[in-house]
Amino acid sequence: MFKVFVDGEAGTTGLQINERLANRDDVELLHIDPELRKDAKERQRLINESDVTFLCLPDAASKESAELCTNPKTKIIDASTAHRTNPAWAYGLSELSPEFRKAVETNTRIANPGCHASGFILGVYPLIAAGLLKKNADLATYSLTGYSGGGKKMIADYEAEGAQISHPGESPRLFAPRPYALGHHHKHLPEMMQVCGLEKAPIFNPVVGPYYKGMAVSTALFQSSLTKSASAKDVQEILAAHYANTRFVKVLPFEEEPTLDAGSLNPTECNGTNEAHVYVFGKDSSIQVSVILDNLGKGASGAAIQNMNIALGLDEGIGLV
Ligand SMILES: NC(=O)C1=CN([C@@H]2O[C@H](COP(=O)(O)OP(=O)(O)OC[C@H]3O[C@@H](n4cnc5c(N)ncnc54)[C@H](OP(=O)(O)O)[C@@H]3O)[C@@H](O)[C@H]2O)C=CC1
Ligand SMILES: CC(=O)N[C@@H](CCC(=O)OP(=O)(O)O)C(=O)O
Repeated sequence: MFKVFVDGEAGTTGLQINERLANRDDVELLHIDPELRKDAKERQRLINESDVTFLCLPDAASKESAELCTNPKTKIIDASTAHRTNPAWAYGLSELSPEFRKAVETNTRIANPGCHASGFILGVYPLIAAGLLKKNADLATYSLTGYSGGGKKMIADYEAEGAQISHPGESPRLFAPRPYALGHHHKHLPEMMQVCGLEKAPIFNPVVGPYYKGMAVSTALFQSSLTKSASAKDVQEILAAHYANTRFVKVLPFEEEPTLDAGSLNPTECNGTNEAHVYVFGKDSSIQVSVILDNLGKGASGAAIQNMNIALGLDEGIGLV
């Protein structure tokens, strides 16, 4: 029986991890008294009693919690941005390569990837690894996400009465999808660049929409960013070969005239699963890679559980669909 503590169990990500683990008979969940959830001493006790602690906290609190751990056997899986580019921590996207997987298997410190970053990296990393995409590529990426990505505060904002309802002649603040991070320094850019080995940050436009969860991360690949001329079909073949033996990353067949449901990409098609679907679109010299995932699944709690399973030497898919 593995003892598991979720630091931040009342938050959006923490709640989901707890829910996913509640029915497992190989896991004993350690719960904190809600009154003491910000008490460093009590958190320290539970962290050091656990085999695995998930940190589902703001960055500063995650750093503090990681420092409270003195038990050399406790494995920490951090859902926040705090340790994702720290070389002492494994980056928990094991599908990228055997080296990434090994790091999750062996390291007691695992950083769970950001949701937008997961979509971007899953599409871009294999193309760099294959030598097709230049490390100094000029990339432009937009990512459509549901509002749960913004945590409790954004969820409350979107779910406030009337916030999403539109009447003729009125424009409620949150009715239409909204591009954000317009200062071009989104918190996921450092991990996107470091993990892929990119020399330049992509121009990254996240867009939050008036729906709960699900995301589509789309990157434009210009021929000038490639080491040799390639078609969208060539790119699809590289990605399909890269992820052929993975459980949760599915590369869809290339279609010149995509026959998508309702004629468009559905950011919610992976909702409730730990899957990521990778699509490649394009005509003549234009190429677009789009990755769909549940921002609360493969983008957060699903990936966190998958990383725990791998780190404990279990089947990576236990408790996940
Ligand atoms: N939502 C998402 O899609 C994703 C979020 N993440 C990351 O996971 C982490 C948690 O995010 P999310 O679940 O959305 O956030 P929420 O805002 O939903 O929850 C955060 C929780 O942490 C608690 N908390 C805050 N400060 C402290 C502290 N000092 N000590 C102990 N507990 C504290 C909060 O308690 P209280 O409410 O009482 O303040 C709250 O319960 C963040 O780093 C976020 O960036 C990662 C992937 C996806
Ligand atoms: C809609 C929204 O605000 N989304 C968040 C990303 C949520 C997430 O996954 O980021 P972390 O894992 O790094 O917390 C954002 O863009 O900042």
